[in-house]
Amino acid sequence: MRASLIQIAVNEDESVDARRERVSSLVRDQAGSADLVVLPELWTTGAFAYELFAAEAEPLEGPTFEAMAKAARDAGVWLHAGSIPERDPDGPLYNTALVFSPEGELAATYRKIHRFGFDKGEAVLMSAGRELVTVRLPETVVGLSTCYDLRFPELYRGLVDRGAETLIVSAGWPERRRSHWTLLAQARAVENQAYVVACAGAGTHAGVPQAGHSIVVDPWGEVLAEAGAGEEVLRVSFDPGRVGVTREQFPALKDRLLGMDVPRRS
Ligand SMILES: NC(=O)CCC(=O)C(=O)O
Repeated sequence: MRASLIQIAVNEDESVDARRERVSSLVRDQAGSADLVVLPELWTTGAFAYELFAAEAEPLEGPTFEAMAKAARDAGVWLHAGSIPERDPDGPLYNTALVFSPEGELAATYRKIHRFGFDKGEAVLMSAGRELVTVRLPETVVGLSTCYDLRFPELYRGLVDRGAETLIVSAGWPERRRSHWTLLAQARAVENQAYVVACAGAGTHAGVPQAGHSIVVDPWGEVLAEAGAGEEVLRVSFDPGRVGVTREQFPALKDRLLGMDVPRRS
C-alpha cells in the first residue's frame, strides 16, 4: 500500500481559497504514486487560528468537500482530506474529518472527539464528536482520529475492537510538544499492533509554530518514514499484512483482561 502524507504549511498570506486550490493540485499530483493520501487537521484555517473557525466554518458539503471529492476522483486515490471547521445545520461547530473514495464519493466523516484547549480555544468553540469511525479500504481497515485524540489510548482500543489495522491521525501539532507527538505515535502503534499514519501541519498557525514531522510507524513500533519541519509530501509503502502477522506472532492483544469478559479466579 502506497501512502502520501501531504504536510501542508499554513501561511497567513495565502487566502483559504488559494490554499484549497493549491492543496487540490498537490492531491492530484499523487495520481499513480499513492493509494491513500492523508492531509492535516484544519488546514483551511490552521489548527490554532481560533478566531477563524466560525468565519471559515463550512456546511459538510461545502467548498472544501467539493474540492476534495474532485481531487480524490481526479487522482484516483483514497483521500483522508484532513478536517474542516464544520457548521452543523443546527448551529454547533465540529472539527470534522472527511474521507473520500477514489471515485470521489464520501466514504466517512469523523467529528473529533477530544477537543484541545482545556477551558479555551477549540475546547469551547467546537462541539465534541461522539462516534468512533473506521473505513474499510481494499487493503486495510483504517481507524480515524484527529490530533489531541492521540493522547487518549482508549479511543484507539475502541478502533481496534472495530477492526482497525491502520490508525490515521490528522493533526496540527505544535513544535513545543513535538517529542510527545513522536512518542505517542509509536506508543499507539506498539500497543495496538497497528500501523500509525500520522500527518501533521507545518508553518505557524496564529503564532503557534507547528511541528511538522509527519510520521508512519509499523505494528512493531519502527518508524518507516518521518518528515522534516516544513511543507513536504512524505511518501511511504507498507504491507498491511504485517498487522495480522505481528498480532499472531506476538499475541499481546489476546491477553487483554480489563474491559473484556474476564472469568474471575476467586
Ligand atoms: N490541535 C490539537 O488537537 C493540538 C493538540 C496538542 O497541542 C497536544 O495534544 O499537545
